[in-house]
Amino acid sequence: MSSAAADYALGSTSEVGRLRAVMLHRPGDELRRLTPRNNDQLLFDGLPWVDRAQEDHDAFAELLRSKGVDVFLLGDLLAETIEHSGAARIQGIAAAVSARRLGTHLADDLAGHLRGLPAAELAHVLTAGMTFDELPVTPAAASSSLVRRMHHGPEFAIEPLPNLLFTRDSSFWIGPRFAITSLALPARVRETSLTDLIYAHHPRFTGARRAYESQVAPVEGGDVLLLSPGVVAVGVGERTTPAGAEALARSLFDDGLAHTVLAVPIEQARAFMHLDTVCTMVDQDAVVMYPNIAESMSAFTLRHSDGAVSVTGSRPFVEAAADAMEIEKLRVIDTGLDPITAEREQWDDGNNTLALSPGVVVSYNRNVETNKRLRDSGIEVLEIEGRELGSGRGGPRCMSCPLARDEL
Ligand SMILES: NC(=[NH2+])NCCC[C@H](N)C(=O)O
Repeated sequence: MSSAAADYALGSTSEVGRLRAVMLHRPGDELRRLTPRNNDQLLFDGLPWVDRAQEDHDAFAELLRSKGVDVFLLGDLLAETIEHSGAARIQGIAAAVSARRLGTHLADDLAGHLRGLPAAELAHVLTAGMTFDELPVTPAAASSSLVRRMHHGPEFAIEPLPNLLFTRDSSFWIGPRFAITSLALPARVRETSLTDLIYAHHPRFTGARRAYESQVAPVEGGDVLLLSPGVVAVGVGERTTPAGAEALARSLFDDGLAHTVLAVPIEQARAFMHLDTVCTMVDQDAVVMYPNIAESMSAFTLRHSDGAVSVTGSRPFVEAAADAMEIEKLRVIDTGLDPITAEREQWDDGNNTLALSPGVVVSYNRNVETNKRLRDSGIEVLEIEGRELGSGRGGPRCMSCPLARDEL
């Protein structure tokens, strides 16, 4: 980090360079907000047992630490940011307290209350949200707010953010810069207000510069794969839109952070919400890919030369990628699974690996067959328990935002 103690620089130019620092989010009370009535809208397929999810997540963090990775927790960074910066406090509150939902009277009241909270408590509210029952009791507000009278107690005055767990999506690093994404779905939009605060105001990130400032259209980090220095693949489907992919590409070109961007169409379906649910890199020249689509995956190639952007294709993804990466062949680990096992393990994030270095990946233990084939292909697979983490549909890659990787 920029601090004297760390011997690495912030940033990343690949998916597989040795991982030095990562941001995770330890799941907290925001998961306790999930009910059978709101879980669909909040993008969970079930109700995780939160204590166990925390245990599983602690073990994930511990595994990374044992491999020499510095682990930073989003909740801690957020509390420290608010502690450190009055401006961050104000911005965080402004993004969370909606006059559209609460009316100006109650919104002003609540914002005033939040301004006075200790940093850790405010960070908790910003992540776990707040129900009407939990609103501060001020005599004036209770008697004079129609909004308070008419909302049911368990409804949310501030929505919780259970998908913060998936730190991959709300920001990513490319080269020496960080990008704040632009999340597509209402349940997740506010997440970036928190990552934005952290990078803008936490002393650890002082001096770090932004990529992709415009944020005009949806781009989510789970769709962004750094195939090799200068070459980026962007999934386009349920989350990242064509406009988002094009805006990101042009911005990366303008900033000299990429010379080629591959836009990869993916099916607009829950199971494939991001490119990293079907394809992740496991080595400098190798990917693990959902076999049922490996053949058909294609890409448009956007290139930047002499100040102009050209779009060509589409053509098979693996060919377009190999050309852009200037390698003979992009190896696709042949998991050789029958279509049903493949579909089951894709759903359970078998293809969503997090590389710690070339040829060493973290994966959920339940994806027995995929992990076996990875090992047969010479990949070292470090397994974690995903029982209570998986119902949000995200694996080790989704749950991690690399802050620093060594250059290849
Ligand atoms: N990079 C990823 N694949 N992230 C998974 C995100 C899962 C989350 N529940 C969502 O639907 O948004």
